[in-house]
Amino acid sequence: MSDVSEIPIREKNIVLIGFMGVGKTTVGQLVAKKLYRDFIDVDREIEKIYGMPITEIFRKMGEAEFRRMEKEFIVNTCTHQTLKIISLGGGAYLQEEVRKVCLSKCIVYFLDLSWESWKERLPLIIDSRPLLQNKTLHEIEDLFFKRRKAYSLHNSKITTNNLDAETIANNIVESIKFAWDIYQP
Ligand SMILES: Nc1ncnc2c1ncn2[C@@H]1O[C@H](COP(=O)(O)OP(=O)(O)OP(=O)(O)O)[C@@H](O)[C@H]1O
Ligand SMILES: O=C(O)C1=C[C@@H](O)[C@@H](O)[C@H](O)C1
Ligand SMILES: [Mg+2]
Repeated sequence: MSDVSEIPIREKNIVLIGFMGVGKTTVGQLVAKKLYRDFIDVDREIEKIYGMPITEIFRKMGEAEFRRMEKEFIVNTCTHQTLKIISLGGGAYLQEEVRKVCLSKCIVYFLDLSWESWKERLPLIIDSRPLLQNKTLHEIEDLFFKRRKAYSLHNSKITTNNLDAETIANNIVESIKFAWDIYQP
């Protein structure tokens, strides 16, 4: 496989980042369909590699092993593949190497959601996100705001409050087409 460091903007992977549950997986799938591209969900790929759900990976192998595999998978994918829509897991972008490879080889979209709106999502996701389990709401709020520093390193921010997934995906497609036209008419 070839290195893609000099990749034209229209061929770059599009990476979605943001806190757990903001909609990276849901929206990423829709963006991929709208742009006729393949979709890669990093969490799902890691689950396939280990043959078990993330909650079980965390329980049996520990978070450190999950983070090692997550980083390896993202670095490989971003370095050797193009034209993909890639949804990261919520914590992947906390690793410096992940940020570096995403920002140097891909176009990074940060899906932002207010804390007030996010709280309503908690019941939908708590069973499948080990890091939310055994935490008070106050501890989750701390994590939510601490992680914003890493997410602030992006190419474009999409505010998602009160928008359905279809509308958010349309906003990303419109934004990316605008960028393509400006940088590579
Ligand atoms: N725009 C939206 N409006 C309402 N609910 C949404 C929206 N986007 C996603 N959801 C719902 O929120 C939950 C979490 O969505 P999703 O799994 O896409 O989040 P994620 O960002 O990929 O999370 P993670 O970082 O843990 O992978 C799902 O139940 C999904 O149906
Ligand atoms: O935000 C996180 O640290 C995580 C988010 C999920 O997507 C999974 O990657 C896992 O549950 C950890
Ligand atoms: Mg996801």
